[in-house]
Amino acid sequence: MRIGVIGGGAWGTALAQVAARGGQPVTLWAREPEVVAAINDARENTTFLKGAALSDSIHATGDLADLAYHDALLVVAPAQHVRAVLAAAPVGATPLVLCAKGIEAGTRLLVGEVARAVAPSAPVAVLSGPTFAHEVAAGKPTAVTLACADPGLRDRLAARLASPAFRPYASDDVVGAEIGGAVKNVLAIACGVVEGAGLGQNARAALIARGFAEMTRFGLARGARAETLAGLSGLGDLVLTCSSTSSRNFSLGVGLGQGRSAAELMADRRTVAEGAHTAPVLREAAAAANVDMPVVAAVCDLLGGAAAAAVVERLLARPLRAE
Ligand SMILES: NC(=O)c1ccc[n+]([C@@H]2O[C@H](COP(=O)([O-])OP(=O)(O)OC[C@H]3O[C@@H](n4cnc5c(N)ncnc54)[C@H](O)[C@@H]3O)[C@@H](O)[C@H]2O)c1
Ligand SMILES: O=P(O)(O)OC[C@H](O)CO
Repeated sequence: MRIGVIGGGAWGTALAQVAARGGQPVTLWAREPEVVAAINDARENTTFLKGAALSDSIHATGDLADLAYHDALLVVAPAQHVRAVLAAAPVGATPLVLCAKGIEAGTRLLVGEVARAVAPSAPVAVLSGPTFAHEVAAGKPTAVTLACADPGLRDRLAARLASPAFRPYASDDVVGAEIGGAVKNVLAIACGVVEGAGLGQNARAALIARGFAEMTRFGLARGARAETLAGLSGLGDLVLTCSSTSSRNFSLGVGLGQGRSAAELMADRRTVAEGAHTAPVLREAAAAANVDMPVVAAVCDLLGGAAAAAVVERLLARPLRAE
């Protein structure tokens, strides 16, 4: 299976390294000429994944046309850019493995729904789970959900990407795998706020559990299965991202909790904190589905400039209710 990767950020680069195992050729499209040059000349993505030595069998390109005639394309552009990049790529009926975590602003579509709109002939799969790119690139043990409605395609992709350190678990719940990854980014911002404001470990654990309840309510309303949300792509990723400053979303929340503004924290950054883009559209989607998501609403308020103390006070003052 000849693999192409769309997106030369940290995760696209780490996944190219996974796919290049054993010297298999991989084409990696990156938007930035300096990323293409650094990978081809120095075998390192010094912009987005500094310190990871990359396989000689990864060929980086700045030309999307070079992704033609591949057997599967891993789509690893940030969620808000997937539509534009896919529209310009030679997709046709090539299977797409969606690896971005988010919901498209304006349309409220999951990335898989965007892919189906742009490339209706392409079968889709979703790869998602607790996966810090730098750990995957370093060959540390990692497990992911690989969801696809077609079991034959899913098994071929799993066999192609699996290694002793990278273990895909099969699912047919594409929507569930996507919702976990999109929602956990927003909840990670909330957990970062708890850290930044010094609210303690009890509060963080409470947020993870109550955030997971929100993820589950929203997921079930959108047709996801509860066991998918409780798996690697949901709860697994939620726990990872809510626990570490390696997470860009968690780190953004830490800054907000310390009283800095979202605008200041997001200015000039080249890396993506997907939760900041997903939060407002998730709040809209939850309202449209009549799903209560108070933690997500609180994150929206914080991103909009509300003071952390006031937002926390409002959350805690909600009427008591059954768990
Ligand atoms: N980094 C991780 O550990 C990790 C792990 C799993 C999933 N993801 C997901 O992968 C996706 C990509 O994140 P990343 O961490 O690789 O990115 P990154 O933060 O390392 O890099 C930013 C990326 O955004 C791209 N970009 C910026 N503006 C763009 C535009 N106008 N059009 C197209 N692309 C543009 C850049 O080219 C670059 O590839 C996100 O949805 C993220 O949630 C990341
Ligand atoms: O750095 P984050 O917050 O985008 O998280 C990266 C991955 O999604 C973790 O699974």
